[in-house]
Amino acid sequence: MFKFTPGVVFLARAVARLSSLLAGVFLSSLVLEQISRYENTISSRLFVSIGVVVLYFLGRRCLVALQHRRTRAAIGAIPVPVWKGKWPGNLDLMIYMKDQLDNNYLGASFLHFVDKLGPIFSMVVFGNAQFFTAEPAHIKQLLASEFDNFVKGEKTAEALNTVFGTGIFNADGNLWKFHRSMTRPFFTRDRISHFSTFESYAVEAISLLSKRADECRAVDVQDVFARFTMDIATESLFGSCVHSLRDALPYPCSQSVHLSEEAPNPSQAAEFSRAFAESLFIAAKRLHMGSLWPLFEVLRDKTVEPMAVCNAYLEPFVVDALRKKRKIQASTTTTCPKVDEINDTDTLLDHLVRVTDDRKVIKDEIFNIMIAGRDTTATTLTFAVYFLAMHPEVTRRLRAEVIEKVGSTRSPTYDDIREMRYLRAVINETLRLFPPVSFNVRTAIESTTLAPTIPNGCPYYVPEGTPVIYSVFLMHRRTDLWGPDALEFDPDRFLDERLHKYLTPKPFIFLPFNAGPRICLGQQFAYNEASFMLIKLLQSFDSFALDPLAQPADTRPPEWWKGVPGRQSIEQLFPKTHATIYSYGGLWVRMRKASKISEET
Ligand code: HEM
Repeated sequence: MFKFTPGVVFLARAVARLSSLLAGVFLSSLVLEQISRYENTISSRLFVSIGVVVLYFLGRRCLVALQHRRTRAAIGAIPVPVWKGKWPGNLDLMIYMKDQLDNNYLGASFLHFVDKLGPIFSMVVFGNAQFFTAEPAHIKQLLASEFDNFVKGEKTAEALNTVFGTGIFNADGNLWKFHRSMTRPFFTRDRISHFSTFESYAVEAISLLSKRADECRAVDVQDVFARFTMDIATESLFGSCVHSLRDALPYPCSQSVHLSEEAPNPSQAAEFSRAFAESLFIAAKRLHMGSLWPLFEVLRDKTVEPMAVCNAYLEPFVVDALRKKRKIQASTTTTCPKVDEINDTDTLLDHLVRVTDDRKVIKDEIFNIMIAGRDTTATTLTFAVYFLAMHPEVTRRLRAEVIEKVGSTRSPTYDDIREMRYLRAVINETLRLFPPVSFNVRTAIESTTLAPTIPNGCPYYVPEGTPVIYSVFLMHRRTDLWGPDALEFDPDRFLDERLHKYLTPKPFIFLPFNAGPRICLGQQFAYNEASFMLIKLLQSFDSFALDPLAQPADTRPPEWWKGVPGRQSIEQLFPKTHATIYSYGGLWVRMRKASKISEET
């Protein structure tokens, strides 16, 4: 079906609004002319009409600003500090942000402005304001105490629509409540403790890693973990695994001979993974560009091609599930399960086809949960291994805990994982420094205020409709919240006196899974999945070394980062973000296999 591109729709709407105003003014001038019998030429009429329209827009903007100023003064609030650009409409800020996203350390530009303007500031591009905050009190308001007033919003929904569709991530209000209640039953303790699924894919992943270790070559663990979480997600969501772990792994870029010899044509699963990542990347870019994003997609909707690949992959699962449902309905001997009846063996897809026949709704929901479940946990595992490679002393201590509690071959149980305090601390510290969902956004339905950032200060005024971007990534790195060593990787901060000093009194300073009514549904599932994989990994390998030369040169951290203060100077990977954070160019690691005999004797 033919569809106009987002840019064409955006321009058409703007032209339609402008022309209807122009036409209105033009017609009024004609009427006036008739009444007053004063004759005008067409061009002077047009000139006057344009003038009136411009005055109308300026006047309306001034009136709205005046209204907000009055309300702000009446409630004793102050305006949010503005990050000013130099070009008309602050276009330079938009170009600067794009360049920063491509070339600088994640969040570096924001940190610069946090230093200058404080933990909340505003950026106005062509009259559209966006607020930015890394303040726990504000994030608490957005996610919990003022949940009903801060929604994802229409603008966000429009930007994400071609990727997230009508799924849980892109819904607000009653639609979101419907999605949440429909999905929640799949995250009960019994379901998330289905360790046999983790087991089979962990074994497959470890065998791939072992093979590469035997060859004494580096492996991209980011790729392996993305396959691991993808296989688990598809198994638990559709009951049918995509087996992405069965595709050949890429070799380091410096060994292109192996690439051409051994990597076969990408399978449909590999194509899906690529398209999946690309569509998320485009969706995230749209959000970063603010409301003018359609102007960058005038000639084509950039999500069409990758989403066609994703849809082609997912559709057969949905069609198949609907066919099975009809078969059951047609059968006279089988009783149809009720809509609200969920069996222990049901997949999410089984349940969804019972609720609706709408293929798009089902596909969107499945796709949303895949987005939720795949990259977030894969990223956590990737960055955990990065830190293990950077901190051999942490690897040794964690491995000792694994061997002591679980041994060198057995698979962990739910209770083992619950008792492994250092493992949980390593995962939490990874989630603190690299929270998978680093930046997020909420929009105020009604004008409100955000809490003062200094004692006895004034609250900040938030006009209705303003998107507020919040960053847990930057909040998790604030030295005033986490102590002077906030930028260091030190899992003990989740175990020693620092826990009681910083986190216990202010739990909102650590929000990798968000908080409030929209808190991550898969939190416990993710902890179980990541813990399981890390335990299996440490049973099999005892040392990890980064091999940045294995990845393309332009994906490595640039040399100039070394002179910059903060983590940027020591980082051995290039963190970037689409919907979730990732290591640009992968995370190439050489692993040493552990000797089992020595440990068991
Ligand atoms: C370390 C891994 C994970 C992290 C850090 C994480 C983080 C988050 C965050 C920050 C949100 C809120 C997004 C928003 O409101 O804009 C979220 C929502 C959600 N997550 Fe997770 N997540 C993880 C793993 C998972 C897994 C494995 C699943 C499922 C298999 C899952 C399912 C969901 C769902 C369904 C939501 C939507 C909740 C709603 O809107 O009501 N997550 N997650």
